[in-house]
This record gives sequence, structure tokens and C-alpha cells, in this order.
Amino acid sequence: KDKDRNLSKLSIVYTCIWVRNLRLKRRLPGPFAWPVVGNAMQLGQMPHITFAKLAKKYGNVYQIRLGCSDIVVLNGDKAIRQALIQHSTEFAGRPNFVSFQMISGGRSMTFTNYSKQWKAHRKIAQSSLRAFPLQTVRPKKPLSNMLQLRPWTTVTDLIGAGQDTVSTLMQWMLLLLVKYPDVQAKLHNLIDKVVGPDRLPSTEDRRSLAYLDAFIYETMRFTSFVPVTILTPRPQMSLLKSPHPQRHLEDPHIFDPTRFLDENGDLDKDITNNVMIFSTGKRRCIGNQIAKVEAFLFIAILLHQCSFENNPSEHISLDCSYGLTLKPLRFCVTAKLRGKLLGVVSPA
Ligand code: HEM
Repeated sequence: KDKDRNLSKLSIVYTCIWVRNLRLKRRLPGPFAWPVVGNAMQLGQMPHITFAKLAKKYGNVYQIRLGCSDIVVLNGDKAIRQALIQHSTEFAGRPNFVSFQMISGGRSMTFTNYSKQWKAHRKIAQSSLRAFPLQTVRPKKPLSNMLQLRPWTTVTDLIGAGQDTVSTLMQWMLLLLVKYPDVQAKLHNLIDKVVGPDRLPSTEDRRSLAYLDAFIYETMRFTSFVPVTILTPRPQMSLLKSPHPQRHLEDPHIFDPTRFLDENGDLDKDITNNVMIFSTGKRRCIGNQIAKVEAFLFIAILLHQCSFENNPSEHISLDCSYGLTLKPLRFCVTAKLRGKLLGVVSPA
């Protein structure tokens, strides 16, 4: 009973994830919360930056209040993994927001709380994705088949969760290609060598194009464009420890895809596993494999066909607009055809 009296309905942000009904014996440290609004006014335009600053003052686990919800904020790899993996069930919930209940008539898998129904729904969604072997993924995904096979809300979940995220990743990759022309030149040389001029890149080339996958991982790490919503924090940039001797790779603010390669030029799985942009624990992204294949194919084909340049009169800014994902500010690129234009063959 005493325990129950101490129950506060807590939502949790791990600089990203929200969990309800956490049973805390005592109040965690945190900033003073004003009546009615709580700490909402302090969060500013970039809450993830504010969360990181507050962590310096209150530690990696602290408490804030938004409206009438108490929220626990977890920062950093250790606290996040400890919660999401070691206490995976407790940290698999979603807050009881009215807005969440309105999505897909309250039947959305992504926004429903941990329950038998969510488990069943997630299984269906996973099997929907597994029904399309990754090798068959082409830019034109066969979603029409999925529509016939699976309940509607599952499709809405998959499209909703997969569309904005992958398109944001594409925007950042294009921006970084023009910001770092040496990286783009290296990718062009590699693709020309591995693929040649007469066909488009395919998933079978992936093994020989490890530097391209490293570029994708580096874009995800460097931008950490899913900062607070229901997942991983931007400060993860500092979490990657490179085993490479070069000093500059230890600086998280330097963009260098080679930090993800081992001494043989292959992807180093120990390092790629540290990129937590797809979250971890029971609510981790179920589209992570398909997202990486999509990103690989899109960017490989674009680079095979075109070179990208920025407008010389425009400064290439890494600033971003804040939403469910962090997006680059509006920018222009010029795409020039590099050789003959090849068509994409859609799957049978
Ligand atoms: C680069 C692209 C992507 C990123 C960065 C990303 C990231 C995330 C994150 C951070 C979460 C939240 C996990 C949590 O709450 O703990 C999530 C959930 C989810 N993602 Fe993704 N995602 C991406 C692409 C995709 C794609 C392509 C699909 C589907 C085809 C997808 C389907 C889902 C679904 C269904 C969930 C909800 C899982 C649940 O609540 O159990 N995602 N994703």
C-alpha cells in the first residue's frame, strides 16, 4: 500500500523515450517546476540541447514536469541502455496522451501502450516486413501488396514511421555530400570501380561498398536526427569511441565515415552497433534493416548517376529545424548527370 501511495504516473523521456507508471520511491533531482506549465517554458526550441545542459547540472537521470505529467529524462548511453535493455518491460510503454489516442483511431501500434494487443500488432508488422526480402527492395517498394495482405493500421504505422525518417536521412546525406566534396569524390570512385557505367548499383554490391554504408552510419551519428521524440539523444555523438589511432576520429564533431571501418576496410560491427538512432529495447525500430537498405540503394543510385554541387553563393549550414525529426534548413543542390541515364527496373 505504501508503495502504491508513492506511485506517480511518470512519463519518461530518455532524451527521447516516454514511459508511464514508473514506480519511484523518491523524487529525482531536477529543476523547479512552475504550477500548471511545469518546465515547459524552459525547454526552448531545441529541447534535446536543454536536456543535455540539465544533465550537466542534475546528472544523467533527472525529473522534469510538463503540464500535469512528471517526466524522467535519461541521458547518455549507459543510463539509456540500463533502462531500455535491463528493464525492457517497464520501459516499453507509451504515455496516455490524447493526441496518441487519436492516431489511427487509437489502434496505432507505434503509439499504443505496452499490452497484449501491442505485442500482437508488432508481430504482424514485423512479419509484414519480413514478407519482403531485403534483396527485393527497390526504390519503388511493393507496398500495394502489403495493403492487400495486412490490416490497415499496420500499413499506416509502417508508412508513417518509415517515410519521414528515411526522407530526412536522404536530405542530410545530400547536404553532407555537397559539404564534403572529398567524401563525394571517394564515393564516386568506389561506385565506378565496383559497379561500372552499364548497370545500376544493387544490394549485391553492398559488401564491396562498405565505405558507402559507413557514410550512411556517419550521417546518422553526426546528425542524430531523431533526437527526443520517442527515442535516442543527439549527445550520442560523443558516445562513439573509435579504436583507430588517428586522433581526429576521436573528435565527434568531425564528419568522417572511416570511423566505421576496420583496418581491412570492412564495416566494424562493434562500432556501428553503438549508433542508437533506431533505439533499443522492446520498442526499438522494426524498420531499421529496411531503412538501411533503402538508404543504401537510393544514395548508391543517385551517386552512380549524378554528381551534386551546392550553390556557391549559399552557405552550407548544419543548422536544423526541429520537429519529430531534425531536418536540415532549406538548401539547393545542382545535380549533374555523370554518364548515360539508366532506368530502374521495378520488381516483378
Ligand atoms: C532512418 C530511418 C529510421 C529511423 C532513424 C527510425 C527510428 C525509430 C525510432 C527512434 C523509433 C522509436 C523507438 C522507441 O520508441 O523506442 C522507431 C520506431 C518505429 N519504427 Fe522506425 N526508424 C526509421 C525507419 C523506419 C522504417 C523504414 C520503418 C518501416 C518500414 C519503421 C517502422 C517503425 C515502427 C513501426 C516503429 C514503432 C515500434 C513500436 O512502437 O513498437 N521505421 N523508429
